[in-house]
Amino acid sequence: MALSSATLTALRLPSSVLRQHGSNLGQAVPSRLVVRAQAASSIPSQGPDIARAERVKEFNKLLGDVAKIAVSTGPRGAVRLAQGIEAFVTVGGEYLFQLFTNPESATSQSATPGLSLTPPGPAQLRRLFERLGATYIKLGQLIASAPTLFPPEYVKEFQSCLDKTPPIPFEDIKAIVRKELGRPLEEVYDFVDPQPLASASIAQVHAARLRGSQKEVVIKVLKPGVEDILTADLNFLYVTARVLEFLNPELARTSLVSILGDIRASMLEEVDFRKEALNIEAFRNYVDSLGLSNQATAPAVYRHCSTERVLTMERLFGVPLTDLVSIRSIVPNPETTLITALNVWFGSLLACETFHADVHAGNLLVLNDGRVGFIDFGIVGRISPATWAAVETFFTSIGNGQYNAMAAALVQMGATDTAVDIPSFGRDLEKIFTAVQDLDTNVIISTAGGPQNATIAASLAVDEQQVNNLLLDVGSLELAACMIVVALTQTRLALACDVSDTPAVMTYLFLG
Ligand SMILES: Nc1ncnc2c1ncn2[C@@H]1O[C@H](COP(=O)(O)OP(=O)(O)OP(=O)(O)O)[C@@H](O)[C@H]1O
Repeated sequence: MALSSATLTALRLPSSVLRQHGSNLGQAVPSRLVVRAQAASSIPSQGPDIARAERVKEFNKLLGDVAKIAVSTGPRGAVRLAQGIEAFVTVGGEYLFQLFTNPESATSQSATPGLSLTPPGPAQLRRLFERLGATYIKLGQLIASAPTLFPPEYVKEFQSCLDKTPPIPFEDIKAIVRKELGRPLEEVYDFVDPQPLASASIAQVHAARLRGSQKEVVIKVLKPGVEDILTADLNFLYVTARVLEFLNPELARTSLVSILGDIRASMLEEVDFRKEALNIEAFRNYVDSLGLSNQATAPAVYRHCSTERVLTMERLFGVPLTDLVSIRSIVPNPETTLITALNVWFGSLLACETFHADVHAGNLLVLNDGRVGFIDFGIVGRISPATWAAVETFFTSIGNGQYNAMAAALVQMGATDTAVDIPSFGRDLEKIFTAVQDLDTNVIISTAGGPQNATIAASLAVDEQQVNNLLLDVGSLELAACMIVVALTQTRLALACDVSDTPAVMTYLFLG
């Protein structure tokens, strides 16, 4: 079975990945794939005084930024620290309690019981994440959605983070909705199910019926305190990365600070449902205007009962992409549905100003009528028109083998962070592409998780020896850089392209 080229492309979209790894390209191969090192050699070396002055300037900037972030975090930082300690103490206490009451469950089956203590396992970690709240539940979702990256017992345990975290009492939800809409619930809804449909990382979702039109809807309510948790956690992570990068400037090559900076900005946007409403509507327009509404959809938004913290939208009936058994009862060929989902999503990259950047399996539904339902447009990405123009040039250049044009397009996409010699970059690309053409691959569609809770994965297997040879052939070119270039080609090399790995891919994308 062959995946369509659009799917392959969708699985690993290049531009922002390139940007994230641009420095690697240059740093790894000064004389080949380019870039930073070449430019560095053209810069006259700085004297020690200038270098010291630069460090002092950087330090002052760091101090200023940390102070600003500390002020914006405010008392939330202290509260969050207390919550963190409480979570550790509680979950640690449960573990110790289990250890004393049922020592066998906490010790490994060694000859000397008690001496080799089994460390806290996936269940404890999952409970800790749930107690720590939104930021960590997001991390849990990443683990749950990436069976090729994490051990199966963790992937299985963290499945519940996809939409089953401890719920907020219905009375609290009612109070929030009443306050947000400025009128009693009964005036807006005929019925609201007190039992939540889902309690996820940032929101709790209740099924409801609209007064008057009798439309079946869901009410997505922002959980109280989520903004504070995200602000405090993400600020902390960002400051930590900034300090680490200052102490060890080599870390700048990992782009950690910019990745965390972008994650912080995107996740803080997620807590404003007015933005999510706009994103959903843009996606619906795209689907309608391209005549794709028989293949995919997103829920209609009911503006008159939606605010910053409450989103009322059409209820989509179907099963999440995590539930392979149920999917099979709806569509005969889940792989085709999966490919449709990826193609529609990929089309939105081209057609919409923003694109869904949180496409984990829990956010894709197979609807009862066989269409794909996209939900949760809180985290979106943007790709600038200039970058898209470069992507187009890039793909055209693959078709006609214009490696210099390809090199220029990569530079335009931000693969390099300074001027580079396009013809020599082009020659290096030609060499890699030629090697990639010779790889043998097999497409594998597989599932992970239990029968009730499986994730579909599409991957391409490659001959390891051939990949090794390819990597050796391109000298010291780093794996990431190689993956990126290869991903761009739509050719046959794929390294762990797993639909359930999409959050990782998206992470790169929405940073782009
Ligand atoms: N329009 C809808 N129709 C049916 N069910 C929905 C709809 N919107 C949300 N849900 C259900 O509620 C769950 C949580 O919704 P959503 O993913 O939007 O919340 P979230 O807190 O942003 O979640 P996440 O933790 O994935 O970021 C979904 O997984 C789905 O089960």
